[in-house]
Amino acid sequence: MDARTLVLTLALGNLALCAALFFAAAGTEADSRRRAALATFTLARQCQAVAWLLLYFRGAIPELLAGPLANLVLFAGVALDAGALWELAGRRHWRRVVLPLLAVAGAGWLACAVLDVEAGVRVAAGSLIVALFYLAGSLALVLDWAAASMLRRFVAVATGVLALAIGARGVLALLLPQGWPGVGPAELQAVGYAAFYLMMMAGSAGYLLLAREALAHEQARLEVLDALTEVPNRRGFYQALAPWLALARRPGQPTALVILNLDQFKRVNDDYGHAIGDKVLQAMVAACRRQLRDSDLMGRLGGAEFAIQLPRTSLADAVTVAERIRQSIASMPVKVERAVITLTASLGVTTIRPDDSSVSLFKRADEALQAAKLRGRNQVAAAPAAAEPLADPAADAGAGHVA
Ligand SMILES: Nc1nc2c(ncn2[C@@H]2O[C@H](COP(=O)(O)OP(=O)(O)OP(=O)(O)O)[C@@H](O)[C@H]2O)c(=O)[nH]1
Repeated sequence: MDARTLVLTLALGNLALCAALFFAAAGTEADSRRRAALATFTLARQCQAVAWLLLYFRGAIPELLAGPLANLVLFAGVALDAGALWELAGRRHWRRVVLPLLAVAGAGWLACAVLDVEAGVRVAAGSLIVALFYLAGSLALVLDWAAASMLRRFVAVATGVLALAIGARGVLALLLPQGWPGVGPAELQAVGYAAFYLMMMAGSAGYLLLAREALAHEQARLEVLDALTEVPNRRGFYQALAPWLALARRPGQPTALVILNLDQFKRVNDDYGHAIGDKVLQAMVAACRRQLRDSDLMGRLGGAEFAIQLPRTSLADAVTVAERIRQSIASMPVKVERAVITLTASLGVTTIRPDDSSVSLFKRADEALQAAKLRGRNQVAAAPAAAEPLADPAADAGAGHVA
């Protein structure tokens, strides 16, 4: 296939991808979120489609468009491809590095064009700029190699190898302008465009499959994580608790469970709005976690209700921890925007017994919590030992808010 046909193939291929991305993202709100996630990749395709079209019409349109402009747009498209890969790898600040690099590369290349340097030097410079951006994209996928999926490794290696091929073609065009026996300049040029073509095919398919893989990973994470407070949700907390329920059948230190409910949280939402209520919930979780050990686990059961698992902790020690948490919440006004919001919490405490199921365990902790609420809130109540009634807080002299 001659070089001009390959250039047309690159233009049409990128245009087809632009059309597919447009229709994939048009319509509903969910689609607009998907469009935002793919925005960088889409812009890369648009830039490359324009660049290859301009290059294809070289000779029929002014040289300023088909030469300098086409190359600058191509560099932008390739830099955006690299940015999309960094974004996918979770590095959202890629613009701070990639855009200044693009400006420098573009300025350097323009200087070559204005100074009318030798064609071989321009080809080599252009190829090396493209190769370096693709290598930067490949690097984004290589960073977490040990944990990377086979797909991610494939895209990283394919992008790296094709980047090297594009760079090598440019250097060879400079060092061996006449090629060597059997491989003339036209063949070398075709090899360069073929590498671009493979990059478009493997890179685009790879990127879209990687984006789908990342989405599936995020969905799996959110199945067990509360998106607002970033602690395990009810399902995640129950999953984490299961081994401790099993362990309770063996002799040894018990595991404690604390259930915490913010008092009259509805008022915060009613007085300040849901958005501020959300921020209060986040601040409250952060305050609680500061009172816990790394081995403890906090989860959100729903609304303003949380659970805390304290491994190897007796009932008395768990009550002490719960009381510390109660005090830290009560003494920590949350500053959100111009509001200063004071909150209290009620907590129910119990330990896992050998015959407990998750149902009986949470029922007991919840009964203790309800007892704390009934006593006027801002209290810690411990569930009684088996077959004992709930302790009377008034009888627990000196225990302050702890019952
Ligand atoms: N801001 C915000 N509010 C939530 C969220 N989830 C639930 N809520 C609200 O939290 C409140 C929970 O109220 P409850 O725990 O039932 O009752 P309460 O007002 O805290 O009163 P007591 O528990 O009896 O002290 C409700 O008003 C819910 O609408 C959330 O994710 N964000």
